[in-house]
Order: sequence, then structure tokens, then C-alpha cells
Amino acid sequence: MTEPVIKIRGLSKTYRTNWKFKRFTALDNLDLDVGEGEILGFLGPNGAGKTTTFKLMLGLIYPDKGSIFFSGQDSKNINTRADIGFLPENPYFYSHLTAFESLDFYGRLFNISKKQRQNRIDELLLLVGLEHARNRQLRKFSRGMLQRVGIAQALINDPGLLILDEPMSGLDPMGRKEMRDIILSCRKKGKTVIFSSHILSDVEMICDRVAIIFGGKLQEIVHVNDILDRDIRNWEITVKGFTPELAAYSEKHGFDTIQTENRVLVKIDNEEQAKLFLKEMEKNNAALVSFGPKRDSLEDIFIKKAKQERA
Ligand SMILES: Nc1ncnc2c1ncn2[C@@H]1O[C@H](COP(=O)(O)OP(=O)(O)OP(=O)(O)O)[C@@H](O)[C@H]1O
Repeated sequence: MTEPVIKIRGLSKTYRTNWKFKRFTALDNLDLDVGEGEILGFLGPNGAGKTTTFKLMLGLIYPDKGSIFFSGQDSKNINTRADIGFLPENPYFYSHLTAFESLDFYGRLFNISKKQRQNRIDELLLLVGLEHARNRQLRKFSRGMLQRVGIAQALINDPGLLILDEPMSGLDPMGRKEMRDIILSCRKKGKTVIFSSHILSDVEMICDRVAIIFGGKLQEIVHVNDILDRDIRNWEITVKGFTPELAAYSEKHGFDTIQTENRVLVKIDNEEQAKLFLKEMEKNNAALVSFGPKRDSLEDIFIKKAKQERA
């Protein structure tokens, strides 16, 4: 069996507080596996411990307990980091450098040859849509443009694993779509991606699984489709030719009905009942316009969980 690209076991981190001997637990006994070529969304409210986890993975801070392995190798071995690309939450750049110079600087840190750096930078500027701003100083860049330089910087060493802290922040809807496409193109190339985001619709669109963390504790790791299917509460049926008999049937069974111009939307919170209603429609010669589950979005589910957690 192949080793997961990321394997985290019993990872805990406390920080000092202003109170003398008191420590604050930012991460509590985290276990997490991420497989090759997977896109994992790391979700949690502010202060949940996402950035702390990323910093621990990168060796920027040290854990109190626990271990991290990258493709079977202990992360204490600094060579493991050569295959990681990282986009921090607030990337810092030398603003007097141009986009090209900045990426060239990061390429040098990885000892990439001059020729390779030039090719790679050309490719990356194209990928992130900044080829027009190649020779512009970063201080003249917008927040969204800087975020693109950040992702290009994270990819400069052609890493197998990408760790992205809030990659969509500061981007407009078009920029977010492009960032999603970049992440998907990374997966296509076999890269593994873990990223945190508060924009749950983005997470829903591109992740295979999500790990949900609250107060430093992992709540669950689930496949996106499972979490969405699990919470189907309503079936929605749109009917043309809604008869008084169907109205009476709906009322008797407590279905919500919404009348629009020439059709009626019936909301039923039980699959069996929904199927029976379809039969009832047939009996009444009513036409089926649409039938489908009304799923909660990941955002609805996340907000519900956060409320439960606070209660
Ligand atoms: N250096 C530090 N010293 C003390 N406390 C810290 C330190 N860094 C983080 N914390 C605390 O640890 C907790 C987790 O912080 P972390 O930055 O990991 O959260 P996060 O999930 O990334 O939040 P956000 O979504 O706001 O970025 C927070 O309560 C934070 O205040």
C-alpha cells in the first residue's frame, strides 16, 4: 500500500498566554491522512487551528506532541520540504521587485538553474494570468494580483504537495474561479493539495474531502459528496396541472406548497413520501416539471455545526 502524502498523528500545539503558567491549546491531538492527488479542504472558523497546523507541517513552529510524515518520511527531515509549495495567509513580498524578479528570487532559493527558472517563470506567469505584468513592481499590484504571485511562488519548485492558506482571499469571483482552475490543474498533474478557506462554495466545488476543525479539535473528515447527500432534507417537485385533489393530499401530509404562475412547487422532507406523491400526480394527470433533492450547501452544514459547537 502506498504511504499517504501527508500523515499526521497525535499532533498537539499549545501557545503561551499572558497568564504566567497558563498555556492555550491551539491544536489538540490531530490525526489526518491525505492521499496522493487528493484535494483536501481544511475548514474551521477563525482561530480553529488551521494556520497552526500548516506552520507545524512546514516546521515553522514546533509541536508539543505528535508527528508528521510526508510520503512516509518524518517531517523532521528537512529534505522533505523541498517537495512542498506553500502559500501563506498573508504572503510578504519585496515590493520593489517585479513579478519576474520575485519569482526568480524564490527560484534561486531552490537552487533552480537560470535556464530552468526562466522557463518555469514564463509558464507560471501564464498559468496565473500575470504575463502582462511580468516587469511591473509588486508595489503597483492589487491584492488579487499579489495573491497570484503568491500561488506562482508556491509552484516555483514544481512541488508534489501544495499547502495553501486561504488561497481565495482577496480575489474577486473571476479570480476565485481562476484559482480553483489552478488548483484543479495541479491535481491533474498528480499534485496533492491541502488548503484552508472560508469560502465554502469554492471548497464544495473542487475538494474531494473536507476536514472540519473547531477549537483545535478535528470534528470529522468526510467526502464532500457524502456530507452533502447526508443532509438532504427536502425533495422538491414542481408540478403543472396541480389539481384540488393534489392540494388536499399535500395538506393532509403536511407538505409545503408554493404557488407560482402556472405551477406549484411541493416540498417534501421524506424520500418515500416524495415517491408516493409522484404516483398521486400520475393518478391526477398532473405534469412533472422537475423533481430533485434540495440539498443543504456545505455552507449551511458548516454554519449548523458551528452553532451546535457554540451551544
Ligand atoms: N503565536 C501565537 N501565540 C499565541 N496564540 C496564538 C499564536 N498563533 C496562534 N495563536 C492562537 O491559536 C489559535 C489558532 O490560531 P490559528 O491561526 O491556527 O487559527 P486559524 O484556524 O488559522 O484561524 P483564521 O481562520 O483566523 O486564520 C487562535 O486562538 C490564535 O489566537
